[in-house]
Amino acid sequence: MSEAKPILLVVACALVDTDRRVLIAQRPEGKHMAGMWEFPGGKVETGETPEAALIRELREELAVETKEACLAPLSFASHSYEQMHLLMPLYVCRRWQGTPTTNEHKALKWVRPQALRDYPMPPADEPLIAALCDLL
Ligand SMILES: Nc1nc2c([nH]c(=O)n2[C@H]2C[C@H](O)[C@@H](COP(=O)(O)OP(=O)(O)OP(=O)(O)O)O2)c(=O)[nH]1
Repeated sequence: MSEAKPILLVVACALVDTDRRVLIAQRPEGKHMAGMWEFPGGKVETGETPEAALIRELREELAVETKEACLAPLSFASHSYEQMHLLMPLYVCRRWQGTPTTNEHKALKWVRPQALRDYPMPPADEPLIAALCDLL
């Protein structure tokens, strides 16, 4: 039996605009998987609900404000990386305030769901693309 890995709970969000495009964000240099395109989000802190964590992360990373009623669960990723097992619920958000800015990422891009495969994304994210293509 392989050694148990810690489970890391990360929440992520597909912001969807009125043209049904999804916002992806490029991970900065110096981080694990630098240069890859991800859904905005981050780790759920102790005592936080996933929704509160996501609202906080969207504010910190993108300077975007949203609320719990605007977050719809879509799917989740469950993927083993070398150091940990990632469990990552993906929410869809169509209503927010503010224009996304690159507070923590290298770049941001609005992409049609079918075009997400043209961008290198973390391996955990691959199954989530199909869910977005089905939805949008
Ligand atoms: N936000 C986000 N994280 C993802 C995605 N796919 C994926 O494998 N991850 C991984 C990368 C990280 O290991 C973890 C997210 O943690 P994080 O964003 O809070 O942390 P980080 O690695 O950027 O670095 P740090 O904050 O610990 O310095 O989840 C995704 O689509 N969005």
